[in-house]
Order: sequence, then structure tokens, then C-alpha cells
Amino acid sequence: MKPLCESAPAAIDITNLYAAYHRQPVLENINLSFPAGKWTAIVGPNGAGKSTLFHVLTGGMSPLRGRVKAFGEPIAFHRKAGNIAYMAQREAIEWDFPISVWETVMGGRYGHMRHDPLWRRLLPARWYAASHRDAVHKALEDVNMLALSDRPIGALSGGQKKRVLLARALAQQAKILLLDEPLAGVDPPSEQLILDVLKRERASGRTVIMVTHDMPGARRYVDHVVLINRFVRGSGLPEEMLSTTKLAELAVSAIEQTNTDQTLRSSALALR
Ligand SMILES: Nc1ncnc2c1ncn2[C@@H]1O[C@H](COP(=O)(O)OP(=O)(O)OP(=O)(O)O)[C@@H](O)[C@H]1O
Repeated sequence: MKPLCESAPAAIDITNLYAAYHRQPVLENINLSFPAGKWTAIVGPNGAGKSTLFHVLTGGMSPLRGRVKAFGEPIAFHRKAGNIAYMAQREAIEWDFPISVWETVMGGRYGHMRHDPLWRRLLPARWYAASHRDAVHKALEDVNMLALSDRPIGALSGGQKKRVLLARALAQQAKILLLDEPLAGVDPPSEQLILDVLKRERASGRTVIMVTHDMPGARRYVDHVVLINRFVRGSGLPEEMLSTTKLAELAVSAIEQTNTDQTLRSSALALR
């Protein structure tokens, strides 16, 4: 029988993708589909290329080769339309900047503000259109940070910062949520809160794609798993992909990859 996720339409389709830093390959021959309206976990060892894949999907990095489509159209179209929200692993945020939690989360609405009249965009954030304020309010409520709306972001704990960044992605109300390690560095109650939020997002029809090292969380919640280590090492249902055998194969691939890279580096040095 075909697994449920394989028959669902794709939110993102990647064909023959290659990516590299300074001619050093990081992703090779990536062919993947992320099912629409499902929750996918991307799993792989450190340095496997997971964040790089997100950089390509968000347009922060151009692939060497390959094609990426979202809902059957070039992904750039959906990026421009604000249909793809992204929470990075390490945000390029100046945490000492004197800006409140509320204003930070409002950042998730800037893509939608293109349609607002200019005079409105020049007003203080508290006067933005109700649709933006409501989205920010809901996102802060979802991550249980409403009470800290006025707090400067520099005065937050690490876990609270993570929840604010998630709220900013949620406020965008995008069709696709890309989350790079949303569960890293949060305490167990916050982890549960984030998992519950993502569960609700999926139930409302959004496509959730997260990078995670949290195997129990992935086993319990997600619909689909992609194993990656430079190449796609597997894609399918969590029961199969997160089995001891599959995870052991992934770990072995990481060791082999390191050995190959070291051999190539040594050969290059010997040829100098
Ligand atoms: N800006 C960069 N310049 C050069 N190499 C980079 C750059 N960013 C990442 N790399 C390298 O590319 C490879 C893939 O990195 P990437 O961050 O995509 O891995 P990852 O799977 O997200 O790892 P982690 O689980 O540790 O976050 C690594 O070998 C990394 O050192």
C-alpha cells in the first residue's frame, strides 16, 4: 500500500538540486517532495546540509543546479507572495536593539504590508491595520508570550527568544512554515507548547517543515520524515524512517562522509 504522505499533493518539489559553498558540495542530487498540509521533520547529523536546504528554499542561497517548485509553481513566486515563513536556527537579530517583543513579531507582517497605503506604514506600529495587529496578538497568544509583549527583546531568556521568533513566523500566516530547529534550547514545557502550536498549524491546513534532532518528538507528532546527509538518505513515514536500522544507517553515512572528505582533502594537499 502507498503511504498516505506519498499520495498527498506536494507543497514543495525539489528536483536534481545541488548546492555548494566555495565549490565544496554540501547538497547533491536532492530529489524531494514535501507533502502539502502535513508536518515533515528533516533529520540528519551536524553539517548534513539541512540549514543549507532551507537557505535555498528561502532564496538566501542560489543552488548550483536544480529546480524548486511550491504548489506546482516556481518557489520564488510563493516567496514573493509571503507564502513561506522561515524561522532560522541562528537569527541575524540584534538582541540589544531597543525593540519590544510586539514590534519584533510585527516583523512577520511586513510582507503583507506591501498592500497597505504608504501613510499607514509610516505610522507607529501600534496603529497598523487591525489585520496585522490581530495576527501579532494571536501569534503571541499561541506561544504564551502575550504578557511580555512590551518587554525589550534584550531582556528575554533564550527559550523566550525562541518563542518570539516562532511567533514572528506564525504572524506571517504563510502556507508553508520552515522551522530550523525550533525545539533546540527550550525547556520541556516550552517544547511541548511549541509542538502543540505546530500541531494546530498543521490542523489548520499549513505545511510545516522542521529540522529537528528530537527523535521522540518527531516520532510522536510528524507525518513525514526526510533523512539527509549531503544526499537524501530516505523519505517516508516516521515509523520507517526513524527506525533503529535507518538511524544507524544515517549515522554510518555521516562517518563515511567524514572519512571521504578527509581523504579528498589529504589528496588535494598531496597534489599541491
Ligand atoms: N557560510 C558557509 N560557508 C562555508 N561553508 C558553510 C557555510 N555554512 C555552512 N557551511 C558548511 O556546509 C555544511 C552544511 O552546513 P549546514 O549548516 O547546512 O548543516 P546542518 O545540517 O544544518 O548542520 P547542524 O545540524 O549542525 O545545524 C557544513 O559542512 C558547514 O560547515
